[in-house]
Formats: sequence, C-alpha cells, structure tokens
Amino acid sequence: MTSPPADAPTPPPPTCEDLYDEARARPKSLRLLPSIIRDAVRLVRAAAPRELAISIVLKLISGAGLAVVFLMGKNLMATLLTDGQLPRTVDVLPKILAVAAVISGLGLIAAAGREVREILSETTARYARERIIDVAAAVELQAYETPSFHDRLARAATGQHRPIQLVDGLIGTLGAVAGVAGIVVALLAIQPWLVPVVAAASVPLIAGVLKAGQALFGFHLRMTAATRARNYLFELLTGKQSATEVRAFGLTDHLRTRHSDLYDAHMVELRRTARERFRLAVAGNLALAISLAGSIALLLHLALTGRIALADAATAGAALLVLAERIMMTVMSVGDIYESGLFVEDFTSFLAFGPAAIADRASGPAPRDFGRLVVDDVTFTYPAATAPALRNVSLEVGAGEVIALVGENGSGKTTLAKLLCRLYLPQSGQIRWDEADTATVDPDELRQNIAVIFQDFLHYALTARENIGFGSVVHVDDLEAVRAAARRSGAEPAISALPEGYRTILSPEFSGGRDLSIGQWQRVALARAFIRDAPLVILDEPTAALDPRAEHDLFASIRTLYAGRTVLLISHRYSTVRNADRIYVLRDGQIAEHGCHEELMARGGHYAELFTLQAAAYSDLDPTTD
Ligand SMILES: Nc1ncnc2c1ncn2[C@@H]1O[C@H](COP(=O)(O)OP(=O)(O)OP(=O)(O)O)[C@@H](O)[C@H]1O
Repeated sequence: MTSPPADAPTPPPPTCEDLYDEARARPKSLRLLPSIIRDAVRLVRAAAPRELAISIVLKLISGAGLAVVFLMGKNLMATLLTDGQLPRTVDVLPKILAVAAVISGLGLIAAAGREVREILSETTARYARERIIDVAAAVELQAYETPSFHDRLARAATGQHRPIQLVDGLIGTLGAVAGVAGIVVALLAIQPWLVPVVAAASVPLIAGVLKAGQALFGFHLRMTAATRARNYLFELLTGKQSATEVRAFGLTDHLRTRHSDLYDAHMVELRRTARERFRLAVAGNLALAISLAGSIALLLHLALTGRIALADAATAGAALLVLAERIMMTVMSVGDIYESGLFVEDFTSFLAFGPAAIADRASGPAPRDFGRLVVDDVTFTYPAATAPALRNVSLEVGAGEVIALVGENGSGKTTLAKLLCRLYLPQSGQIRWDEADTATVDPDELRQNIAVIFQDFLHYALTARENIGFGSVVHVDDLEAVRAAARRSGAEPAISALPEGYRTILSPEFSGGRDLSIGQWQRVALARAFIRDAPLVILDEPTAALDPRAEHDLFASIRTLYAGRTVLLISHRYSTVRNADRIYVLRDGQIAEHGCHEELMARGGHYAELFTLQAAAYSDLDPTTD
C-alpha cells in the first residue's frame, strides 16, 4: 500500500459505522445462504477441527448404524421364519448378540456424540468470544463512541453460539434431505406427477420459514439498543459501583420501573413477532395440507375410476403422507439454518472488522527515543459531538521539560492528552513524535513510550501488585519493582497495611479483598505511571484526591521523581503548575495563551484571572489575612 503524502490530511479512521451500515443494507436473501454456511463451517472448523470431524463421523455412523440394525433385524427375522421351523439356538444366538452389540454400540456412539457436541459447542463459543475480543482490542477508541458499535458488540456477544447452531442444523438437514430424496425416488416410480405437486406446495412453507427467520432477526436488530439500555439499568440496580449512590439517592424504585417498562416494551414486540411468525407458519402448513388433501383425493378418484391400481394409489398416498412430514421437518431445519445464518452473517461481518481488516492501515514502527512532541494545528470532534473539542491546537513539548495544561472544565485538556496517546486521531492537523506523524505509526508501539494516568483511571478488582504492575506488564511479577514504584508514589504504607500486602485483592467483592480510600487509589495509579519506563509521562489531574501534604510533596519533587523524563501535567490547581517550564492555557478547545507562570501573570489574561481567583479563595480562608 502506498503511504499518503506527508502534508495530506489524515483520512478519518474507519469505524464500525461503515461496516454496520453495509451489513444492514445487504439483502438477506436465500442466495446469501451458501456463503453464510461456508463462513459458519469455517469458523467452527477453525475453532475445533478435531471435534467437528469426530462429530460428523459419529453422526454418519449413527445414520448408517440405523440402516445396519434394520438390515440385521430383517436378516434375523428371515432366520427365525425359515421354512416355518424353529431355528437352532446356535444359529440364531450370534445374530441376536450381533444386533444387541450394534444397538448398544449405537447407544455408546450417541452418548459420545452428545459429549463431543458439548465440547464442540463450548470450544466454538470460546473461539468466537476470542475473535470478539480481537475486534474490541483492534478498533479505534472512536468506535466506542458510537452506539452502533455497541449494538454490534452486544449482538456479537449474544450471537456467538449461532455458528454452531447453524452447523448442527446443517448436519441434521443433510439427513432429512436424504430421507426426502428416498421417498421422492419412490414416488417418481409410482406416480411421478405427485412430485411437482408436493414441491409446489412446499414453496409457501419455505417462504414462510424464511420470512419467519427474517422477522426474528429483525426483532433482535430493532431491540438491540433497548436491550442494552435495559441491561445497563440492570447493572445499575445490581452492580457494586452504583450500589452506594443508588441507595443514597433512593433510586431503586425509579430505576426498577424504567427497567420494567423497557422489559414490557420488549415483550410487546416479542409477542408481535411471535404472532407474525405463527401466522406465517399457519399459512405455509395450510398450503401444504390443502395440496396434500387435494392430491390424495385425486389419487382416490383415479383409483375409483380404475385409472390406477388401488395398491399403487394406497402406496402413493402413504408415501405422500410420509413425504409431507419429512418436508415439514426439512423445511423447518432449513428455516433454522437460515435464521441462524442471519445472525452468523451479522456476527462474521462484525469479526471482519478485526485485526486483519485494519492490518493494512498505515503503521510504521514507532520512534524509540523522545526528542520533541509537536501538536500542529490539530482539530478534533468526537463522533457523538457536533462542535470540535479541539480547534487548531498547536503546542510543543521538548525532552526533559515539565509542561502544564490548564483550563476550565470542558476546555479540551483530557481530549488533547488522549490524542497525544494516539487513542484518537485528529480530523485535521498532525501530531509528530520527533519526525514521525503519530497517525502513521503502530499505536501500540507508540503507547509503550508513554506513561499516562487519566482522571478516571481503573480500579482493577485484582491484587495490589497487579494494580501497580499493569503500568508495565512485563514487571507485573516483579515485586521489588512494584514496591519501588509504590514507595515513590506514597502508596507503600497503605498497601503494606493490607492483610496480605501486595497480594491483597483491591475489591471486597472477592474473598479476602479490601478497598482503598480514593486518595490511596490515586497513589496506586501514580505508582502505575512510575513503574512504566516511558520517556513521556502524562498525568491528568494526578492529585485531585491527594491530601495537601501529598500534593505539595509530589509537585515539589516532580522533577526529581521523573528525572530524565518529560512530563505533561494537567491540573486545576494553579499553584501546582507554576513551576512548569511552560504552561498552555486551553479555552473552548483552543490554546488561549502560553508561557511560563511569570509571563502569563504579566500578560494579565485568562491564566492570570484564574490563578488570581484561586489564590484569592485561599487567602480569604487564611486567618492571617485581614
Ligand atoms: N466522548 C465524548 N463525546 C462527545 N463529547 C465529548 C466526549 N468527551 C468529552 N467531550 C466534550 O469535549 C469537550 C472537551 O472535554 P475534555 O474532557 O477534554 O475537557 P477537560 O478540559 O479535560 O475538562 P475537565 O477539566 O472537566 O476534565 C467537552 O465539551 C466535552 O463535553
């Protein structure tokens, strides 16, 4: 692939939106079925090739086994009834034993088939789940900002058992089709005109099951967003994180009613869909029944008027009835396959958005060292927003500098930090790490050079060691490195006081787990940034929950703590950023001004206004001021 010219605007990253629309718009005709079946078989084969092969072989053996039992039984009867004499035990016993052995062998095969099927199903579900994780990990963070991605993710997560259902249905259908074929051959020999009649009568039945499959799939498609909303409310009502606030504000009844209303709407729609599916089934079956009754009446008429032999009419009638039953079964199986196929198509088209699909995105190697980070005229708008969060932002961060980013709420500080980490790509402008445009380098490699702690850092319900070690996953088992990071961030005393120290799970949801105070959590998060050996450190509000002494200590020693590294600091505490080499002031997504503290104060602009405002609040509280 050719790389775009250096000055060309960065193309918008592909999101799941494109794929979503394409998948939805695609006609869900029966013609798609072979490719859907191929995809499903491929997926199951990739997940569990051995189990799939064994499962098919066992199914074939069972099918053939039934025929063998039938033939052996026929042979046994012949032996028993030979010349009207009682057979000798020695002649008959081996045959009885052989029939018994084959029957019990078939029983064993059926039992083995069930177990293999269970393993096949679970292995396929696991494989499908892992592919979903691949997609979730590969898509740009931007995809998470779109409801359609979450809809598709939710459907993929619930549809992971569909490929195996489809393959199951396929194996069953092959058997049913073989049964139909046998009777069709017999009918062709007796009354050939009956075959096209029955085939024509099956058309409404087939159309019905296809429409029924589409109706069910449509129902799931329509309800995905509402189902996610309902599941979210369920999480709120049952989750640990929400439990405190839901109780404190007495929200349980209100949320419960909303959950229940959404469920009511879901059930109304489900009943409507079920009625539609039932109507389609009635119409299809009625058409088949009418044509059957007509054919049998005609057979009877032909027999009574002497145009066909009575025996032929009776045989054809019986074959017709069996055929009708088989056709119904077959059509049902085909309907199930089609229905599963619609979900499989939805599922596999989602998987297509995984690592393979984004492999050809520009992704050169990330620079190893850090000299300079340049933000050049960057504009960025969130997918869900209409106005840009950042407009024509330009700034520069040099190696070894401590740079501060300040501004009022919503001015774009966190957004800029996320763009620097290449979590989002700008719609226009460039972010250059030394000479490399970060849009064109491998994002994972680039992020290895950055230690970032966001305001909403994660509280992992895992051990204290992991909570720190995740900052540099290669050090997760290195207790000494973890301890050293904890000492630097001041988290060490709180962790050492835990019942199992660094082995304690930081969540009371798990046995032996304990929680930390918010300030202690913040120190743990800071330790995560310390353990990561990255040249650029981005700290987004790192001291919001720290006590004044801890905050003072951190900022007083920031140059020593991060000696040799470059620090980008986002803070609302103006006193803490005054020692930065350069301060950038963001306002409504734009850089309003920049310079060192003294320069900005002398200028008397936005920074000076906010700094003075904050300082005044402190001096008002100061009992020594008059
Ligand atoms: N995921 C999102 N989708 C749409 N708009 C967003 C999203 N995240 C943030 N915004 C909007 O982008 C703008 C910048 O937000 P950002 O979080 O960068 O501000 P901030 O300066 O870090 O604010 P704070 O000081 O409150 O942390 C805001 O107007 C915000 O409402």
